[in-house]
Amino acid sequence: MRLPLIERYRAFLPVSLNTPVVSLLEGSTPLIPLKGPEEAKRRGVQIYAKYEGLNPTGSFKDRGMTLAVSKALEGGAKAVACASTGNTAASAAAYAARAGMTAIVILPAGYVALGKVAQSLMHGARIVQVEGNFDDALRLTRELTERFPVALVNSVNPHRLEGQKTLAFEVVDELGDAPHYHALPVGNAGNITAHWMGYKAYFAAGRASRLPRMLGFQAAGAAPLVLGRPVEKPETIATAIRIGNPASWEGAIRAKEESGGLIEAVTDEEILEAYRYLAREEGIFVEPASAASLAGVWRLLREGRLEEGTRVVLTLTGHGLKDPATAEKVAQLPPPVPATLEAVARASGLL
Ligand SMILES: Cc1ncc(COP(=O)(O)O)c(/C=C/C(=O)C(=O)O)c1O
Repeated sequence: MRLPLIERYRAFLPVSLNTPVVSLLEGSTPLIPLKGPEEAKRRGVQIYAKYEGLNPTGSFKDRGMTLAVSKALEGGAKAVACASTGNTAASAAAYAARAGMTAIVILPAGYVALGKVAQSLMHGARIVQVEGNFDDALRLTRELTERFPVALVNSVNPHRLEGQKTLAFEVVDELGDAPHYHALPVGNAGNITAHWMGYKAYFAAGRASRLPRMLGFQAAGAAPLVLGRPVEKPETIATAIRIGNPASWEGAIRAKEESGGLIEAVTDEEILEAYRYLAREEGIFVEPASAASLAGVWRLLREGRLEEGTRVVLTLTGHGLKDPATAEKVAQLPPPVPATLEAVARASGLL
């Protein structure tokens, strides 16, 4: 029987018996051993994919949202608000609906993938599209929640990171220890901060014998943590991480430095190569931002920068169905054929 995430890890979370548990049975996602790529097999590196696209709203955001919305409800809030590149909005809208609360989502107009907008619309969120980017949206959301009685549920809310750290717990529970490396995409940097919190908490509790090196990857056109300064106009096909000034900047740097890891940039081309590989060779459909984790690990393998015989976990952060437009760009739909066996056999490549 699947447990609500809060029940599964209650001992490690800031909840009490007074905390209502708002849940869609999130978490407990599959940790899928990859077959490749070739470069990994040659070096005896086993890569595992933590498929967060199989959470209730299709991204890792549900881990943080179950806790943030439960705590907001405990605090008497009637409404929650967030700025979002799409997945935080979709998750806030779903959990607010679950809790009977109002969700207000502030989105950068024109830069949110279709699937995520559909979710926010259907869950009944109040959607505000601002003429600006995510960073403008986050600034306005902070001002809104300071001025009005609405709970902020972006990852600046510590409850979000507390919920998201459970991914590290699940990895250790499943592998029997922490991996040598853990790779993930980095946008607003809440997730890399939360992963590191989780590994340190489990290590301190004696549940893991080691800590992984954290490998964060940003899109080359939206890589403030790599450049060391905010990016005024972030640009990338991976719209989920099209963020120029991460709210958890310090947390990301701490995760990198304390773990002896790194934060590097990958190009949109490298992201799309990994995006196609995961779907076509491994059967795992993710949205482009998620593929940045494999793109980065693939480059480290090619450069011989990962130790032989190690275990690497990738956090594949969102399901590919979130962004159907990019899928259609990458894999063109062939035109219709006449309804005859001859035409179908030819179009199938059998004739
Ligand atoms: C699929 C996917 N992959 C990676 C990230 C980056 O995580 P953070 O580094 O913790 O920001 C996001 C983030 C999305 C939002 O920030 C939002 O939805 O507003 C994402 O949706």
